[in-house]
Amino acid sequence: MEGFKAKQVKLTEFDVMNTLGTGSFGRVRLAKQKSTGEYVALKMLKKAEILRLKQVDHIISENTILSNINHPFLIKMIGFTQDDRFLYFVLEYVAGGELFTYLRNKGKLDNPEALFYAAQVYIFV
Ligand SMILES: Nc1ncnc2c1ncn2[C@@H]1O[C@H](COP(=O)(O)OP(=O)(O)OP(=O)(O)O)[C@@H](O)[C@H]1O
Repeated sequence: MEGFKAKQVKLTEFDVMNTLGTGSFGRVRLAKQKSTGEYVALKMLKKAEILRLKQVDHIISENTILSNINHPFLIKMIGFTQDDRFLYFVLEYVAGGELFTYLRNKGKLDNPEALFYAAQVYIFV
């Protein structure tokens, strides 16, 4: 878990592509790091919306925790930046979509699968 820290990046380091999903404060776009060709998820958080929903402390915590953590079960934050309107979190790109969507399509998980996902949550409680 040690030895990793997200760093400040520039948006010009990335080619920003299609939208992967939307959250409470804005959208998450697929992006490609120009220097490495690596795909990342660029989470764009609208500053005005963070203020309106009084979520400043929570967003600071999300940034602090994600940028200091390095664990295979948690999305790694590679970098962050901001401009006048948005905060940007550059995150490890995790393909496959949301567990909720998977569960809705599948109907129910079998026991080994349920154990696998529950264990990932339980480890951090
Ligand atoms: N690292 C990622 N890799 C791939 N897709 C992602 C990634 N992060 C987010 N997404 C997609 O973007 C959607 C929105 O993510 P986001 O983190 O903004 O919202 P949330 O966590 O669902 O809700 P909230 O905004 O309330 O925190 C997710 O539901 C997912 O589909």
